[in-house]
Amino acid sequence: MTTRPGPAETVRPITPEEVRTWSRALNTGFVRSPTVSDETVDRRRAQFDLSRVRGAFTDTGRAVATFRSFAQTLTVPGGATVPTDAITNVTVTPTHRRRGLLTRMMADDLAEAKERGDVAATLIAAEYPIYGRYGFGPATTATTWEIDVPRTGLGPRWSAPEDGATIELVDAAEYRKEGPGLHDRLRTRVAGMVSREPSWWDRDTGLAAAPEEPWTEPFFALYRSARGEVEGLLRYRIEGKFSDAVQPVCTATVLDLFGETPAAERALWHYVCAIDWVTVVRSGLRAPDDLLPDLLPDPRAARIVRQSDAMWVRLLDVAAALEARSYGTSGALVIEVRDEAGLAGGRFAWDAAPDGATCVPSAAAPQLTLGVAELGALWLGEVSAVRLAALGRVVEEEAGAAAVADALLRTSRRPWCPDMF
Ligand SMILES: CC(=O)SCCNC(=O)CCNC(=O)[C@H](O)C(C)(C)COP(=O)(O)OP(=O)(O)OC[C@H]1O[C@@H](n2cnc3c(N)ncnc32)[C@H](O)[C@@H]1OP(=O)(O)O
Repeated sequence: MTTRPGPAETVRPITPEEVRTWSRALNTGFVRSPTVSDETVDRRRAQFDLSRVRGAFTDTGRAVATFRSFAQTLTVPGGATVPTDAITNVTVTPTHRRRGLLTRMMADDLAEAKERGDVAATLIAAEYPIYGRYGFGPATTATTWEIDVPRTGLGPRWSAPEDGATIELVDAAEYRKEGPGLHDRLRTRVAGMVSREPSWWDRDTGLAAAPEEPWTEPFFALYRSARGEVEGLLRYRIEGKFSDAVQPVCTATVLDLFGETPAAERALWHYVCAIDWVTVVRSGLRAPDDLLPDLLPDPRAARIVRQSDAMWVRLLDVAAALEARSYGTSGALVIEVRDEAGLAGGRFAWDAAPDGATCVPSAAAPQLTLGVAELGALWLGEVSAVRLAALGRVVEEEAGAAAVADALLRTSRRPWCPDMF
């Protein structure tokens, strides 16, 4: 990462008085109307950790760049969670772009995250080419299916799970009460899922509505097992429409669908496909190996309408990252990790087994050389080291080293990050 001589603007954490100009700059960068309500300003002052909200300011005090990070935990294969630095709200006003402002804000934030002991930084990239230069690699993929409901082969008379479980429509308050607990139980079992701040649930349930972003109530449903325990949740919208032939042709868009058990997950998909008038279901952001489309009697009724990189990871502590996750087999490699920013690189002896792993600095000859961004992409099991070697992004110093890395890193399910944070 190179830091060019900066422009005249100062880059620093913001003060409470600067939340309004910062928010106007944020809207400008995201090409939204700059208008910010008093409610939004007050809420941000109360909720944000302002020491982690950065801006670039002109000499008249106007914000022309924004950047925010917050504390997050990320689940790695095996179910351990590690502290991560979640980065969001990154913008530079069009009049000040390509002068190094993002580079300066990123360098400050990553240095502080490293100092704090965060194992990695995470973000959702607006555009693919932005973040690789800062050591981020795409670590999860999100797939969206569109289901042609009449073709699924699902029983049209289905109205409830067969095993005594129930699905109940609830109001926002009940969803707000039950959602975080269920999400915490699930996300600590699924690699790639991240913690959600309470404000996330407030926003989704209308408690944080602002005049510039009016909230309309979606549908909320809870799945309860036959024992009465909440084991699944669903949040969806329906766009109601009738065709010229006076047939209902409504699209249900799934905003959240979480099942703590496969039975809950399957039942919630069945439920949303069985709503009268709904002819199309859009799945929202799923892992590429989601139970969809194969839970449908005719999987061809679901087609992929969107598939792309989702969460990007920037490792800050290679040893802690590789020691935190689990491994299905045993193996050892000396890896050379290149990191231009000098935050996480080095040569490591990595020795992994199903009962634990060690990763320590080493002076031995490396068997595999790779950039910190590539290791970030490999870490959660999303991509193949052999494939990255074929792409020229990982260098095998010893024949077969990439296959050893693959055998260690492979997971039975792909990582999944459903959140656009
Ligand atoms: C996690 C999130 O919040 S994702 C949201 C990201 N924000 C947006 O997409 C909003 C619209 N875009 C912007 O606000 C800005 O263009 C930003 C924030 C993406 C980039 O800010 P800038 O200050 O212009 O970036 P900066 O000058 O530090 O650029 C550093 C390098 O990245 C490159 N770069 C920056 N943005 C992009 C891009 N969108 N596409 C390709 N390259 C880019 C620059 O060309 C530069 O390369 P160089 O050093 O080889 O010349």
